[in-house]
Amino acid sequence: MNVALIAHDKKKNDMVQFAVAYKYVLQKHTLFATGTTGTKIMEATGLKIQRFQSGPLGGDQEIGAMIAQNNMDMVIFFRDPLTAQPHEPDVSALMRLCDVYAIPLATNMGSAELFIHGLERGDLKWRSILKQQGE
Ligand SMILES: O=C(CO)COP(=O)(O)O
Repeated sequence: MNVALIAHDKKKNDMVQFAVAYKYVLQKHTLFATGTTGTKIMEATGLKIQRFQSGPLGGDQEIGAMIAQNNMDMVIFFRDPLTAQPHEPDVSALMRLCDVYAIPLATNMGSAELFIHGLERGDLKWRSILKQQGE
C-alpha cells in the first residue's frame, strides 16, 4: 500500500513516536511524506520515505495529486488544530480529495492507531483488487 505521513510542526514529535512504534508495520509499505516530516521520520527510524516539498511549499498538493491519480491508499496527517497555517487552503484541498476518492484519512493519533492496525491486518486489500481491475 502507498501511505502518506504528514504532520504539522507541533505534531511532528507525535508523528516520529508513532512511526518508531509502528515501524514494523510501516516498513512493509511504500511511504511518502511532506518534506520536513519525512526527514524527521527517516532520521528517527531509518525507514525509506519518498519526500515531497515541505507542506507550505506545495507538499500537501503533491500528495493530493497522487490521490487524484489513484496512487495513494492511506493518509495519516497529524494536523495542528490550534495553530493557523499559511497554507490552510492546501490542507483543506488535500482532505477534500481524500473524501472525493474515499481514501482513508486519519487526522490525529486516535484514528491513526486504528488505521495502522487495519493496515497491519490487510484491511485495505480491497484497494489493490480495485486497482487490478482498473477501476
Ligand atoms: O505543513 C505540512 C502539512 O500541511 C507539513 O509539511 P512539513 O512536513 O514539510 O513540515
